[in-house]
Amino acid sequence: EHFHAQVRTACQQSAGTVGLKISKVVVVGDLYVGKTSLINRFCKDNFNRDYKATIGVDFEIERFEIVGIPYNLQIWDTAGQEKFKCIASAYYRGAEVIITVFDLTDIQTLDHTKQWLEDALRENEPDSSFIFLVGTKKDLSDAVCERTEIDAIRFANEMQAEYWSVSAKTGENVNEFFSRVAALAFEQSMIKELEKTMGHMAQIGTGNLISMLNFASCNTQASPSCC
Ligand SMILES: Nc1nc2c(ncn2[C@@H]2O[C@H](COP(=O)(O)OP(=O)(O)OP(=O)(O)O)[C@@H](O)[C@H]2O)c(=O)[nH]1
Repeated sequence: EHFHAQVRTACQQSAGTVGLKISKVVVVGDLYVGKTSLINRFCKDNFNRDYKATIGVDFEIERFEIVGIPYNLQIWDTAGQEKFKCIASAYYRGAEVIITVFDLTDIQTLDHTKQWLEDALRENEPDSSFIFLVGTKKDLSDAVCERTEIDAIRFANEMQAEYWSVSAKTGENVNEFFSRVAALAFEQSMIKELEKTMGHMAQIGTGNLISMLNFASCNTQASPSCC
């Protein structure tokens, strides 16, 4: 309890110092894989069966409260169409989280995730972004080849990414997925801020800091407060 309270106070002081913390999340992947639908299910709790291509980029802000600290995710939805790629890639820089999306019913879109990820990583400092690999359209399970998921998990391991399968149509796993994204991004941003602003805590070492924050985030659900 005392330990948790100390971490909480340190985090609040740190958050107070830097003001409201915002993490940048970039969502990439082929056209039609369901990037916009995934974001809309999470931020607006709706689903549209009609396809409307994203032109360039779009973004949503989602507010969270973690260990009593207001925290925002800025979620960038990029266009999958080739002709918009150069516009979209201008927004990759500074991504704390990269979400690489493929369609579980179309293995080709999984093959293309490697390139999407390489393009996004190239614009960011090495090891500065969390990577997620997300298979969409889980509700169409009859059309999902078992091999696709096996390949996806293997690829995620290779890329040190976390793998999730979701359905924007039914909402399955969507809130759970974004809560995980928020918790990891928050933890990362707090570690950075604590390292910067609290010199004395650096003495206990980053490893200890990570376990303390793991403790904090395990004990507190990252819950979206509004859209
Ligand atoms: N059945 C099902 N259909 C989905 C799901 N997610 C998206 N779709 C459909 O897939 C199509 C493409 O979805 P979008 O979200 O527009 O795809 P996108 O990746 O944003 O496409 P671009 O903007 O062109 O890059 C739409 O017709 C959606 O209704 C899902 O979970 N299940």
